[in-house]
Amino acid sequence: MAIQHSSGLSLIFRLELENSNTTFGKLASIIGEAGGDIIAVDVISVAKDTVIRDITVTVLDREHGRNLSKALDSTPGIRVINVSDRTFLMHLGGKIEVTPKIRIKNRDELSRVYTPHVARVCEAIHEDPYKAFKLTIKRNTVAVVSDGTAVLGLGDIGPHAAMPVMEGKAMLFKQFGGVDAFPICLDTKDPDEIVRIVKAIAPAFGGINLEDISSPRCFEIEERLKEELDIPVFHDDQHGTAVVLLASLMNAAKLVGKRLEDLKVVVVGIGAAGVACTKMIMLAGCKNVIGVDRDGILTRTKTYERPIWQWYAENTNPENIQGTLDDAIKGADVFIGVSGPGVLTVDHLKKMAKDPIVFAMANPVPEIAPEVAEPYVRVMATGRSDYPNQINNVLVFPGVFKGALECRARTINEEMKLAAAKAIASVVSDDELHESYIIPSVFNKKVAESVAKAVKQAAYETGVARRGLHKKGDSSAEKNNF
Ligand SMILES: NC(=O)c1ccc[n+]([C@@H]2O[C@H](COP(=O)([O-])OP(=O)(O)OC[C@H]3O[C@@H](n4cnc5c(N)ncnc54)[C@H](O)[C@@H]3O)[C@@H](O)[C@H]2O)c1
Ligand SMILES: O=C(O)C[C@H](O)C(=O)O
Ligand SMILES: [Mg+2]
Repeated sequence: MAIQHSSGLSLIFRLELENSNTTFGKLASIIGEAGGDIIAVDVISVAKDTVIRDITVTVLDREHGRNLSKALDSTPGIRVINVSDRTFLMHLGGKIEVTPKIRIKNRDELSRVYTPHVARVCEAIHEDPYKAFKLTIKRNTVAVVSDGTAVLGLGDIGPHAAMPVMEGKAMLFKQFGGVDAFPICLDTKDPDEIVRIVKAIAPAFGGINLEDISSPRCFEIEERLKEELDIPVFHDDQHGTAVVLLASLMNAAKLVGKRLEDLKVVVVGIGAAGVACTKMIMLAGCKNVIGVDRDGILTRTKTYERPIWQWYAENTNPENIQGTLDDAIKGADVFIGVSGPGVLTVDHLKKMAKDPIVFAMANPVPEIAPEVAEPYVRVMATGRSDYPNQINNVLVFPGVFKGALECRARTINEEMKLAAAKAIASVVSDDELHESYIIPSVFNKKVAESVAKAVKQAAYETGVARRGLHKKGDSSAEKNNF
């Protein structure tokens, strides 16, 4: 399996070049000698003696970029005007905006979308709150709610710093699921306050996607909101991750010819994602799952303060193995990492069973670099967009919410999640299944569509869908628009 890494740090150097002193060849060789890779060249302006060019260069990291900038600036005939990071440029001013669906052209239209006629629509919803699903953005809008306490694997970086991820999630909801999503980052870590705020904003939304809220608070917050709200509440890091992980495991196990029931699976990082992934793969048939966190293997010979770890210890690790990852990994068929960078070493890989499956899903830096793991594993996957086999919840949340909103589901239950996992797995046909293709790309249009369809069907089958179920004479009948 050859692992291709598709992107490094991409910098744009705006340079003033003296015509008499600097040829493009000279410039290219300075950049090449410094280890940079030119990927684009633009002319910005031309004067009598100078030309201003933007040179886009891939570098290894920021330090490498700084050194290259120094090398260019110290060359006679070249002046570095500025250096920008393409990723930062894509974030200037934020990544999303609100766009009205109708352009108001005259006073008559103004009086309909706004006062006075809007009042009739308000009254209709007041009479029958279910009409909010038809006459407001509630129909197709999700709140992406975070408190910034477990942002990717960066930890508690706070609500302002969480915004770029939440804006990114909103973009993905729209592009892949056609769902409008709005980022809401809360300046509180208090579960009671988070529950109260989310309940208070819920009238505007058809669903709540909780994101990057650290464990164990995330479990209580989600449970309470699910109980108290009649719209789907879905903690993405738990359930989105668990669904895509199960889809990947089903396909990887098929590829290596092993059954889920027979796998020895080691999960590292027993937080939001680790707990949910464990529950999901056990629901699908896995029997031998061992959890490892910072203090080692979770075992039923110990007692834990966190109720979820106590549950975990009592329901996993059937052979009651003790110790650290070094002990757990012996003979394991599968490693699932949802912890942090550098947790897994080549020594660990060498102790695994034949045809090891390694899912190093910590973001942005996985538990082991695919390039390092490659010679020792049969199937390798990460959560990142720039390696093959991206196991990331982006394959799940757009389609799951699309399906749930389309049928106005009250909740997202286990059956809907299982259906979503099977739908994702089935996008990869038996002929296509390969070490570098166990999971489809998010750009594969079939993904969100198949997930939405499967989720909708499961919602109707389990009685949680509301759309189209209203009886004759019911004031909230679907056909009434007023
Ligand atoms: N690929 C995906 O789709 C995806 C989805 C969700 C989370 N993640 C990644 O998984 C990681 C965890 O996310 P979460 O939301 O579950 O966070 P979390 O804070 O709820 O849980 C993280 C857990 O990992 C443990 N941990 C951290 N470093 C460890 C180490 N070196 N050894 C053992 N345990 C360690 C922590 O103690 C904690 O229990 C993050 O890196 C996140 O980016 C990836
Ligand atoms: O945001 C991602 O890329 C996946 C996941 O939600 C994470 O927290 O890492
Ligand atoms: Mg997340």
